[in-house]
Amino acid sequence: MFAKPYRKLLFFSLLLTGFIVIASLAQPFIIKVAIDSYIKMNDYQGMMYLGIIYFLLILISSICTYFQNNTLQFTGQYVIYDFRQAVFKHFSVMQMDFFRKNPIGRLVTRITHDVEALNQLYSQVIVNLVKEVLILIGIIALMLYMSVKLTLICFLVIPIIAIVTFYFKRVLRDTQRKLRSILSSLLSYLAENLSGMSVIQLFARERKQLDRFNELNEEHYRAGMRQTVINSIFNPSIGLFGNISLALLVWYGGRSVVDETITFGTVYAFTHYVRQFFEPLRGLADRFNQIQAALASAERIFETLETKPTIVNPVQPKELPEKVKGDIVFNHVWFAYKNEEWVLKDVHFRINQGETVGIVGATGAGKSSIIQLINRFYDNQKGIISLDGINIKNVLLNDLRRHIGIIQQDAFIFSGTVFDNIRLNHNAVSNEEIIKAAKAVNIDSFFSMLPQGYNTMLGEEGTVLSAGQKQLLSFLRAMIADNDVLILDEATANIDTESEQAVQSALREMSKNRTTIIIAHRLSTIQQADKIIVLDKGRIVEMGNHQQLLKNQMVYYDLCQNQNKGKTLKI
Ligand SMILES: Nc1ncnc2c1ncn2[C@@H]1O[C@H](COP(=O)(O)OP(=O)(O)OP(=O)(O)O)[C@@H](O)[C@H]1O
Repeated sequence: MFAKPYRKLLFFSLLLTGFIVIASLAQPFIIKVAIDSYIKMNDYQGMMYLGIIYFLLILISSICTYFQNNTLQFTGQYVIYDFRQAVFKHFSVMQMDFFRKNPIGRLVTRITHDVEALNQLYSQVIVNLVKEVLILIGIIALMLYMSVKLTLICFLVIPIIAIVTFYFKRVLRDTQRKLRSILSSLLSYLAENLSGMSVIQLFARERKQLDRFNELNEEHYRAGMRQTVINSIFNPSIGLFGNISLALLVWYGGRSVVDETITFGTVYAFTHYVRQFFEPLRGLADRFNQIQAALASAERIFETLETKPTIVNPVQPKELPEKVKGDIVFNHVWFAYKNEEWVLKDVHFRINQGETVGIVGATGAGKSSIIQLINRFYDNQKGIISLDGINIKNVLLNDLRRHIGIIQQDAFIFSGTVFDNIRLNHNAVSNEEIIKAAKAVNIDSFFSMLPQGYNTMLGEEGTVLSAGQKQLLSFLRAMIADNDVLILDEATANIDTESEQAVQSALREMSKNRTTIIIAHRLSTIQQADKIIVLDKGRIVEMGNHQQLLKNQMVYYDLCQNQNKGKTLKI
């Protein structure tokens, strides 16, 4: 499917290749004719015509080469652009599970290295391959036409070259394969270590990590050196055989000229063709590796593109209204990330329009998994989840997600200003509206005190926000998006009391008349909630408001007691 748009360009390049090959093959032959037919006869006019033909050939060949180079470069750029676009677009519709299974380093390699290798295939390998084969065939045909004997003499060394080439290239191929595999490990290791650098430093593992890196780096170095050494032996040996061939030619050809069995022009043309012959031969041996590498990359890219997303839009989607009420029902939902290792077991609850619901439970109980399901980051295996009475699997993903706002524990910050980060893709929202929203929930001061206020650059090279500031920013994102359902994944990290209070009051403000789900780590956050769902090992073990649950003196009561050690619980 991808080759189609490039077919015309490729065909044009091949056409030009034909002209270039003919021109380069014809040049020595024209000189031969000049020597044998015109110089000998002192035919000035004939020589002039030949000179003009020679000049035109060089001119046409140069023009063709110019257009061919450009066409190939364009093709290459199209290939890179299209494939990068396609791969990135594909990544953006993949489910979260895909990113968990594929290390980031590997995915980055797809978009960079593999796409580059494909570019090589289209912009270099195919055309050069055709060119080299045509030149070889052309040379052999011309040589045979001029003198069969001389051709056979020149080609005495060909079988040896074939064996040497075959042997070297096999060794080289193995080395290159090893080199690629080490490079891939090196990249994955690098990506993992760079993102986990804080943990490495915290646990003083720098030495250990460095040792492993050195090991991989050294392996890569050794494989790279091996490749260089092999190449440095291979290339001169082919050159050597080329020269042997030339020596044979001078010896036998010279004698034949003296004997007048072969013309001087023929020997002259042969010396050119022999030299010309070994160039494409060397190139051809490389093509094999390039094709292999490109095919391996193409295979990886297509494999990636063919990996179908598992979370997909329904064939006949139902439309959610512009504004949903926010009734959420989990109807006997079972969910496992893997096989039948159930993380949620027969979870059954209803959240009514405008309610604030807290979800609590020990770590690993399945709280976050519930959120992943509401958003359809994952699909449940059994049971039905519905929003306003519509099964969420029957709704377009975008339609569903635009109604649900999530305030995450650790909001992801993109490179850009505070304004950009709050606005995200709601381009119609003005700066003034953002400031107004921040003022409405009393968190404006947190942003206006940054070095350039809301215009402060964040991200890789910008200011780093604190955990509290990030959460407040996440709040504003949700406010601007104005989703009908709000989910708060409460921060486990301790944010300072001032930010905490700001978060709490902002939350109270935002949850008014809006279905709100809070994953609570600090139980104090949800004391006022209409309903609290208590999860234990994936099952709902209790449900009710704070007072009712305390009275039950069961799991929730224990959780509260654990969190309030030393304090007396008010029932
Ligand atoms: N992406 C995932 N792939 C496989 N298993 C996962 C994944 N995410 C979570 N789990 C597993 O699912 C179970 C529930 O995890 P979940 O994150 O829902 O718990 P939680 O109650 O939110 O925990 P915490 O309070 O620590 O955030 C855990 O046993 C966890 O190991």
